Amino acid sequence: MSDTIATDKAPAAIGPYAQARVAGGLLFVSGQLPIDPATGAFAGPDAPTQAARSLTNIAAIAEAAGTSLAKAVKMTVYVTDLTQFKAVNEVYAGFFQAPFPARSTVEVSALPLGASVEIDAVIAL
Ligand SMILES: C=C(N)C(=O)O
Repeated sequence: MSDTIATDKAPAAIGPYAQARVAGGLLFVSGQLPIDPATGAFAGPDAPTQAARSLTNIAAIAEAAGTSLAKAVKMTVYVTDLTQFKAVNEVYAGFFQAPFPARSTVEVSALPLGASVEIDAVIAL
């Protein structure tokens, strides 16, 4: 199997990067924008809805690699408005069970295509 993961169940890259790569027994998932691959459009305008879509995209990429979000070891959540922290956390919690992956959440000034949320992941195979 190639170490590059590609699935049409998650949005295609919008630049020169892979959806994900495998190395050292880990799956490195590129930052997932909240794009619905079926429509090519953002899932919704609000940060919680966008977070759910980004996580769904990561789950699809994980599945394509033969793993799952349950094996995630590190997540990074980028938001353009940290006042959305609590609302995003509530959505995020629905995708994971203890033991939770490590995580960093940071506010950034802007994200590609005007997104409010982008999430990347490192997942064990
Ligand atoms: C959307 C991205 N992950 C990027 O531009 O790097």
